[in-house]
Amino acid sequence: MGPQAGGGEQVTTTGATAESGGTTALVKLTGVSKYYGNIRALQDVSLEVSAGEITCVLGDNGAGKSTLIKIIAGLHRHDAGTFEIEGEETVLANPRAALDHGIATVYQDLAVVPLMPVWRNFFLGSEPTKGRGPLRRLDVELMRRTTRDELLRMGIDLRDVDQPIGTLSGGERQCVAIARAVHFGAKVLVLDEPTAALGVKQSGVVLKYVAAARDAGLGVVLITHNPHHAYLVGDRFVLLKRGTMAGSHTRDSITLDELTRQMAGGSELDALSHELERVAESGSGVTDATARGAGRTGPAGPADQASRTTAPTRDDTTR
Ligand SMILES: Nc1ncnc2c1ncn2[C@@H]1O[C@H](COP(=O)(O)OP(=O)(O)OP(=O)(O)O)[C@@H](O)[C@H]1O
Repeated sequence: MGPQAGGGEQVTTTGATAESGGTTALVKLTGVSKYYGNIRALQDVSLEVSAGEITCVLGDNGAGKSTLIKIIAGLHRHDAGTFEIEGEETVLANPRAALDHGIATVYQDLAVVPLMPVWRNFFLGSEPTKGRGPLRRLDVELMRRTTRDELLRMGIDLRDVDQPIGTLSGGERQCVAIARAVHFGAKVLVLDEPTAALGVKQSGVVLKYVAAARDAGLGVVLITHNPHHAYLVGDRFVLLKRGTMAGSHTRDSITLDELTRQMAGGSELDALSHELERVAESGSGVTDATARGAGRTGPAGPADQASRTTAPTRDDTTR
């Protein structure tokens, strides 16, 4: 069910077609749809990300965020619409093809080997060697040194790159994954809810490195359900709802309050709130306290979760 069909919700697009300094987008999706059998996971979704920019994709559960990531990462093919990489229409055959185009995806579970040292995980699958023939062996010193240097370059000062990566905090592991993608030459970094499992402080740290990747010239696609986190670092915002686009905005065309409101369901939430107030007034089965509580804050959902997150303002942690 599209936004129009779903209770009169309007798709809002503000400033979203603005050219980013006249440069070609690194990744551009136009009118992309994806079906799983007869389940429509995405319909007519468009977004772009350019070098030195963060495009945030916001959506509640089932909105289609993972499906969108899988298309950009080469795991799934889109059924309709176009996918351009640096202006060339492309169909990615597999995740390797995405990597070859400079698209690196950091998934929530990170796919690390917990008992291996940080440096070993940093180079997993791309280990440098030294020596020839029977004397060929892993260049451990180079890996240790490079890992330490690359992390420092991103401003990450780990006590010891020899410690098992499983002993790092969730936030530190995300930071290592971001630094790794930057080191291996990613042009586009796709981050799958990097702050979802983190507390306020660690989320701030991770967002700082997301901004560092943007400042290093990468195009970043940040998937999140938290508008506060998105607004701290985002340049563009694409809102997904049940597989369709509920909004597309540039940073200068939307406030945090409006983004939060749209993410929470906007007019749907207002309508529900009024309905609950009416039920409370007529005293039919809902206690006054319940109705007043629901009327005040709306049902538990992303806005509710977000309102409990008091992240610092963008100016505090980034740029
Ligand atoms: N492999 C699949 N087969 C069938 N339906 C699927 C498949 N993957 C996703 N879907 C459906 O497609 C829709 C979008 O799912 P998707 O996982 O992309 O959403 P999401 O925004 O990532 O949600 P969440 O935040 O809960 O992970 C949902 O209705 C989901 O049930």
